Amino acid sequence: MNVPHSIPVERQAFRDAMAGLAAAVNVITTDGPHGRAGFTATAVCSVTDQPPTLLVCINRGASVYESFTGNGMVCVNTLGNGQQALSNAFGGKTAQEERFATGHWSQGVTGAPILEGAKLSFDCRITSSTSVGTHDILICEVLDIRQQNEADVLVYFARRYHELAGTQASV
Ligand SMILES: NC(=O)C1=CN([C@@H]2O[C@H](COP(=O)(O)OP(=O)(O)OC[C@H]3O[C@@H](n4cnc5c(N)ncnc54)[C@H](O)[C@@H]3O)[C@@H](O)[C@H]2O)C=CC1
Ligand SMILES: Cc1cc2nc3c(=O)[nH]c(=O)nc-3n(C[C@H](O)[C@H](O)[C@H](O)COP(=O)(O)O)c2cc1C
Repeated sequence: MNVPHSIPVERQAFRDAMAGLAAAVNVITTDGPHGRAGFTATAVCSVTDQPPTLLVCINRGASVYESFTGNGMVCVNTLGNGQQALSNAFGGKTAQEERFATGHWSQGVTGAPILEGAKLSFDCRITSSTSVGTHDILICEVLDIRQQNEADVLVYFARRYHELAGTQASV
């Protein structure tokens, strides 16, 4: 059987294509012996509901990388309307103190910062990780969930933020 030659996909072509996927915007936080830290991530996905598990992709070159892998605990805070400033602050190049000053925080079972007013917060333990290219895929077991069913949703699509009305069935 003839297999057509594949043409290598350039990095920019991949990014341009990925800009066509809509994604929820999340501020991922951690705290513990390796310090409090947080970053913005759209590369977050449900893996399985038994046990309830998310994945989070983190660039190994990010300044926050050692804090996350060292602490082994994360909170995935999904943003709602009006929280673009948080996404920008946690999106890189700013000091951690400056990032956390843009929000109000509490702590749950893992000790990772929970964002007051987030649409959803998943308090998680990192159970394993896999390196792929520049990133690590963190496998995160969900230990607790906080949610505001009526809150609106912030979506990142075509390199900018969009707002969606967010009513959903309760779980
Ligand atoms: N998965 C990631 O690491 C992501 C990183 N970013 C960061 O935010 C910056 C701004 O992003 P955009 O305004 O969307 O413009 P962009 O043109 O840099 O990226 C377009 C899309 O490509 C994907 N992407 C970007 N950088 C990536 C990376 N290093 N690894 C895997 N996928 C990646 C994302 O889906 C992103 O929305 C990026 O340059 C990047 O530094 C943004 C989204 C995802
Ligand atoms: C909208 C948006 C989505 C992002 N998604 C991811 C992601 O899924 N994974 C990731 O490693 N970095 C992502 N980033 C980049 C990180 O937030 C950024 O690299 C991180 O804050 C670390 O930056 P620092 O090295 O300056 O601390 C995203 C940035 C933005 C603005």
